[in-house]
Amino acid sequence: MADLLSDEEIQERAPDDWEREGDELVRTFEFDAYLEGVGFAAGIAGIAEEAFHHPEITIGWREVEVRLTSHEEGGITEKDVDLAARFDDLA
Ligand SMILES: C[C@H](O)[C@H](O)[C@H]1CNC2=NC(N)=NC(=O)C2=N1
Repeated sequence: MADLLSDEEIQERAPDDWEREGDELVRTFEFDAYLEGVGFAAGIAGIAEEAFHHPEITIGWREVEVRLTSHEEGGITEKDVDLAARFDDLA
C-alpha cells in the first residue's frame, strides 16, 4: 500500500492543470471533437490498466473529466500524481 500524501505534498506534486477536490485529483481535458475525447479516454484507460490503478473517466461533448484517487488507501497517493502526469503527456 502506498502512503497517503500530505496536503503540502499534494500541492507540490500534483501537476499544474489538476485540481484537488477532497480525496481526488481532477482535470477536465478539452478536445475539438467528441471522438478525440473518446480516443484519449481509451488511451488513459490503457495506461491505467498497465499501472493497475484506475481513474474515474467521464466522457462528455468534446471533453473528458478524469478523477484520480487511491481507493484502498482512502486518499491521494503517489500513484495518483504519477498517473496524472502520464495522462497529461498523452493529451
Ligand atoms: C483490489 C483493488 O481493487 C486493486 O488492487 C486496485 C484496482 N485499481 C485501483 N484503482 C484505484 N484508483 N484505487 C485502488 O485502490 C485500486 N485498487
